[in-house]
Parts: sequence; structure tokens; C-alpha cells
Amino acid sequence: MSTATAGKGLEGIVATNSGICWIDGEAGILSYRGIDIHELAEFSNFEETTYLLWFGRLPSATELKEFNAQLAAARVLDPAIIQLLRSFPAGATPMEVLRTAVSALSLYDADEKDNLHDSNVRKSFRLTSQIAMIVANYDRLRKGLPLVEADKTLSHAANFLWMLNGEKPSETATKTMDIALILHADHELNASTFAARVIAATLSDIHSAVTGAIGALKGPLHGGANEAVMRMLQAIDAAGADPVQYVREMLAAKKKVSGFGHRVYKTEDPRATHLRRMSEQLSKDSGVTKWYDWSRKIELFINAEKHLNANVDFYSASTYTTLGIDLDLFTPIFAVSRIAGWAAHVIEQLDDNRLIRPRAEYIGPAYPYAYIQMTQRG
Ligand SMILES: CC(=O)SCCNC(=O)CCNC(=O)[C@H](O)C(C)(C)COP(=O)(O)OP(=O)(O)OC[C@H]1O[C@@H](n2cnc3c(N)ncnc32)[C@H](O)[C@@H]1OP(=O)(O)O
Ligand SMILES: O=C([O-])CC(=O)C(=O)O
Repeated sequence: MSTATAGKGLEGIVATNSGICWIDGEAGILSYRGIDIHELAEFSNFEETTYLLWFGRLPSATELKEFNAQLAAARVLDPAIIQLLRSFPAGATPMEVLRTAVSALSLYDADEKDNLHDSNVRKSFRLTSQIAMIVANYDRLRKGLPLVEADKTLSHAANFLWMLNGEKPSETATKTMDIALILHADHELNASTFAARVIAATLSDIHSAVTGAIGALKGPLHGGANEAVMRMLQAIDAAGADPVQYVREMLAAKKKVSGFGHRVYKTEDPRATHLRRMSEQLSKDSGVTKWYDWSRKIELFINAEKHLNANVDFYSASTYTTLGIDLDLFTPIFAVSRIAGWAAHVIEQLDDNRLIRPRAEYIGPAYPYAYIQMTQRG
């Protein structure tokens, strides 16, 4: 077999076949199983979208009802996981906690240790419900607040907000969270999903694949960018700076501005369109307009100056902040949604598996390079 050298960062390399997500980066189109993200954001909900990702088509009314019931029934965490959450040192970040707790979930998952399709679907239900619960529970534990029991009558988005805040969420908050979860649910071979597929392809288990994916999502070049956007907006606020001037100086110092640029999209990220709209509406409704206003000014400046567009992470920062959510929960919330895509990809990988093992172009010292005895080294 011949080998070809991929560009740095595997840019433009098609690494697998997948029937889950189609993106046209030139035209700014994102679709799950062929259905445009704009239609899903307008008409679907997170549960239905997850069904679509896992089973390849939209459910009937009865199938959706059963799916919702199965997801709600999976809102159970072993007491040992709660104990684990209580045991973390003060200052453990929610992403570190999520990564560690998801790894531990496999120890308490009574399902088959096999990698059969149906076992992994059952585990995916549990992982989807449990990730949301871990994020909500840990936030309350670190704040010294009592834990809130899952409400199995609520939707996934509403139950997450309920367990996080201990009060029934408004319709607006639930709808906003639900749309955000739809928008973040999958994105083809992004870094965390690729990591999940590489792990799954060794015939390791789905918990390992999702743990690795969470580790990849955490980085500021990927999902961690939403937190970094808010940290930047807060730094602007603390400095009493002009947002455009602040960002101009970042560019002059050759720093990257989080929430801009994308490996695949050459136009606006279609998800940013929705998040911008939601951020603007929430800011008007709440009367706290500065985060949206500053974001918009920064966006227009970066568009003009660098021809870079906002990605999914840019307006999720001001959206979640206006919903009253702490900034270090933004990336965990990304995971609350992206588990839908990770699970779909792990299952798809295993349905037609082959080990993922590319080659590296060697650029080290030329072979054979002599071994020098210790006594003869300088
Ligand atoms: C959910 C997600 O993962 S969405 C992405 C979230 N990440 C971010 O928002 C972090 C900021 N953005 C970035 O770092 C990048 O745009 C990435 C990682 C998303 C994509 O990276 P790549 O495709 O590898 O592009 P790369 O980093 O090589 O950038 C290409 C050029 O655009 C510039 N550029 C890209 N993004 C930015 C940015 N956000 N701010 C300033 N300049 C940027 C680079 O400096 C580089 O310029 P140069 O050619 O003059 O050196
Ligand atoms: O596709 C990517 O590279 C990153 C991204 O937008 C996502 O994972 O949602």
C-alpha cells in the first residue's frame, strides 16, 4: 500500500465514511442525517435530534415518546459517583470533574461488557442522562447547595436546568437550552469525535471513548473556546476597556481571538446565526445588553479586519451568561449535548470497524543513528 503525506493537522483529509453529519464549509451548510440544522433548530428538540443521530431517521410519535421515557428513566447516578464528586479537591474544574466522573461511570454500569450495538445504545442513553446530571450535581456541590432530584417528567433541557438551579426553568430558558443542545449535538469529524472514534476502533469501550472525547473537547482550540470567549469579555469589563480596541491589541500581539475561525467553515458557522439571535433576544429581555453588544462589535471588527467569522462558541458565551450560567460550565454544557454525536459515531464506527492507525512522516535523525555508550557521551 502506498502512503501519502497529509497536511499539518490533517487539514482536508477524509479519514472515514460516515452517514451521520454532512457539512459544506464553503456554503455554510450543516446537516444531521441530511436534515438542515436550521430546520432542526426551528422544529426539533434535543431528544428527537438525538434519536435522528442514533437511529438515522426521525422517529414516529410513539417512538419519540418511548425514547423520551428511556432517556428520563436513565436519570440515575450510582451513590458512588456522587461520593466521587464530593471527594474532588476545591478548585477542581467542572471539565476535569466531568472527564474523571465519566470514566468512573463504567465501573458502576451493570450492562454487558461487550461492544455489541444494542449494549452501546443502552449505554448511550445512560451516558446522555448521566453527563447532564454530573454537570448539574457538581456545580451544586461545589457551591454547598443541596442536590436536586431528577424530574423524569421534564425534557432533557428542562431537567438539566432544574437540577442545576433548583427551580423550574422558564419557557425561554428551556427553549434556549434545547436549541443550544440541538446545535452542538454533532459536527462530523471534529477533534473530540475523531478521538472517540480512534479509541472505539481499538475495541475499547464506549466510556473510554467518551472520556477521551471530553479530554479533547476541553481544549481552548475546540470546545473550551466558549469559556475563553467569556473570560475575554470579562477581562474587557474588568479593564474598563473598549472591546474593539482590546481585540485590536490581541491581534497586534498575534493572539487568537476565541470564538472565531474554523477548520471547515469558510463562511459563517450556521450555528452561530442561531446563537447570535438568541443572545440578542435574551439580552433585550433581560435588560443586560453589554455582553451581546460587545460581542457584536467584536464580531464586526474581526470580520472586517481578519475576514474571520464567529463559530459556535462565540455567541454561546453571552447566551449562557445571560441565562445566569457560570462560565466554567459552558464547555461541560457542550459535552451535555455532544454526547449525542459521540455516541452515534462510536456506534457507527463499531458497526463496521477497522483499527484507525495512520502513519507519520519521519523527520528525526537519519537511520541508522549510532547508539553512543554512556561513558562516551559529552
Ligand atoms: C467547537 C469548535 O471547536 S469551533 C472552534 C473553537 N476554537 C476557537 O474559537 C479558537 C480560535 N480559533 C482558532 O484557533 C482556529 O480558527 C481554529 C483552531 C478553530 C481552526 O484552526 P486552523 O484551521 O488550524 O487555522 P489556523 O489556526 O492555522 O489559522 C489560519 C490563520 O488564521 C488565523 N486565525 C485563525 N483563527 C483565528 C482567531 N480566532 N483569531 C485570530 N487569528 C486567527 C491564524 O492566526 C492563521 O493566520 P496566519 O496564516 O497569518 O498564521
Ligand atoms: O468541527 C470542528 O472542527 C469543531 C466544531 O465546530 C465542533 O466540534 O462543533
